[in-house]
Amino acid sequence: MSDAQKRTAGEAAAERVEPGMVVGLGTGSTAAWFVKALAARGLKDLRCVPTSEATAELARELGLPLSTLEDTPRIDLTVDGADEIGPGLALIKGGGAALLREKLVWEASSRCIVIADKGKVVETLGAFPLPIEVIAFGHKTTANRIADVLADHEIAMPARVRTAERGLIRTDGGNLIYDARCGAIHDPSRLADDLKLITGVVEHGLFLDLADEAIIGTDQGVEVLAP
Ligand SMILES: O=C[C@H](O)[C@H](O)[C@H](O)COP(=O)(O)O
Repeated sequence: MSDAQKRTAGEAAAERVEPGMVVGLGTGSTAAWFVKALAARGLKDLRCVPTSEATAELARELGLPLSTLEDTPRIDLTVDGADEIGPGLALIKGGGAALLREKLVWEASSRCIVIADKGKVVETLGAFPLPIEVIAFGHKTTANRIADVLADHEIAMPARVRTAERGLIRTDGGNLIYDARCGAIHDPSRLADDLKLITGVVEHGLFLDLADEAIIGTDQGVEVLAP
């Protein structure tokens, strides 16, 4: 993990933004570099839709004009980080528990750019635990059903609820996160579909067919990847 590489990627993505755009602001340490670089450009007539309370707070501090998905349901460009970038720009996201709002904003966007340091690019998704957002009510029952789906995908380890020192982590939407240590996800599309069918699962961190481009920060500059 290289903060310099994250910064390089974030700054390069900020150059893709044009005055007057509606911009989706991602969440996490890489997206924060983008938000800072975007604010530094001082572009006119931007409207920015944040994907988390944390990003909203950062953007507000930096003086970026904020909007919501309700007020601006069509977004021109979203720039966001990822936990893993696999073949075809299939992604795992949600390490920062923002996957639900992120996916809503990504899906409302004409164009999505994922930004990351080089270490996030993988041959096969799944070394990073897959975050699954779950309604708190009856979450242990939901976890059993998640375990059944994972077993069907030859993933033996049940997902574990995410905790912090003060107890269970809550998302901005008040839900819980289960992390599935998949090891390797051989059929991301089927796993995505199967997880979505579970009552109690709100969303999962597989972002498939959503990224239009990846800007990868390296020590030498940026690499641009297409799906
Ligand atoms: O929920 C958080 C997001 O999906 C982040 O974009 C992702 O976890 C990557 O974060 P970072 O840039 O801090 O590695």
